[in-house]
Amino acid sequence: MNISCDSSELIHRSNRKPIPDQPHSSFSSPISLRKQTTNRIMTNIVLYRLPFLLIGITITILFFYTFPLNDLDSPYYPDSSSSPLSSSALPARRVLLEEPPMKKQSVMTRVPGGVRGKRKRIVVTGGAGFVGSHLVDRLIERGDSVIVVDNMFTGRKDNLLHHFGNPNFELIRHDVVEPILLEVDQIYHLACPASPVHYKYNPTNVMGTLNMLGLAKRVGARFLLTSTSEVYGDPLQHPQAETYWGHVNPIGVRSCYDEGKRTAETLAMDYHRGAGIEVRIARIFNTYGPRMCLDDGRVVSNFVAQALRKEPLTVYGDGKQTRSFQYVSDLVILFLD
Ligand SMILES: O=c1ccn([C@@H]2O[C@H](COP(=O)(O)OP(=O)(O)O[C@H]3OC[C@@H](O)[C@H](O)[C@H]3O)[C@@H](O)[C@H]2O)c(=O)[nH]1
Repeated sequence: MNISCDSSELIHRSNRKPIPDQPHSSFSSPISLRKQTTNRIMTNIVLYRLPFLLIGITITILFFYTFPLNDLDSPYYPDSSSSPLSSSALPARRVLLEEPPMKKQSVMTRVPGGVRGKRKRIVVTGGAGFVGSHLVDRLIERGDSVIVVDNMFTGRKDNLLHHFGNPNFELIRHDVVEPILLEVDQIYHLACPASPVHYKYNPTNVMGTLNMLGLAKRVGARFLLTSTSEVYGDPLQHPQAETYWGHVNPIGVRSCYDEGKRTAETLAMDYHRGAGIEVRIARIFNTYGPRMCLDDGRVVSNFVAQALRKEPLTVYGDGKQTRSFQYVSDLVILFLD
């Protein structure tokens, strides 16, 4: 056997001819060796590795489906303003992944105000005050995003405590006599002490209104000015129609307030006519209700406080003066659309 095998090997080498593959031969050429190795690897992959590979791919897909990299609900992006994603990229991703409706809704609420459909970004100056805080309640209830700007002269944090922690609410301590820049859709300008005992110490009407009108012009926001029945002064007409121009003493003790509000109305109308700002003016009469300061000085709070203390009620002057009174919730509802 050994001899015969050696001779065939000799023949092959001398003739330089390829010999056909012999299954039981102990000899293999380099090419067929490579083939065999490749075949063995392929067999291994198919038999053992491929299932593992497929399992790995499935796990990866499931992972990224459950925790998408650009998920805005992730704690890394607590606020849309800190998200590096453009808002236009969001709807496409959400639709592709076909997430449940609740998930889609939570993403929509985080899109910045200018892009959103109905949710408005609103600034309320004087929003920590008596009337302002009730207005803030209605706006938040309506689903708007509210920024309160207040210098806390007569406003109180207590009036807004129930909104702290709400992502749609923000409180900025700021005096509107200094300019402020905010990106908003609407401005409700209430910042001004309204009680005679307070406004003489802080006549902010003209400068505050001018600054907020400037902001309205810059960002194209709708503007509401809360004016007062005092623009009629000591009226010669009862009751006062909106067409009545008033009877005001320009140098009286109340003139910082009544003439200030008259100037504020003039400025608002000038910005409307000159800059095309959408303006609304509300001439507010004597308003009462919860959150009124006990030391407000107005007749209702004075009488209530005196009655609670079982003191006599103080009536100023001859007692023949007349006023129109309204409950605060009846007032703020008129400010809304
Ligand atoms: O203790 C009091 C307080 C007030 N009064 C009188 O009651 C009348 C109402 O006075 P208030 O102090 O309540 O305030 P006024 O109605 O003058 O203006 C108030 O309400 C209307 C808003 O537009 C004004 O911004 C706000 O100052 C006045 O004639 C006042 O002299 C009293 O007789 N006793």
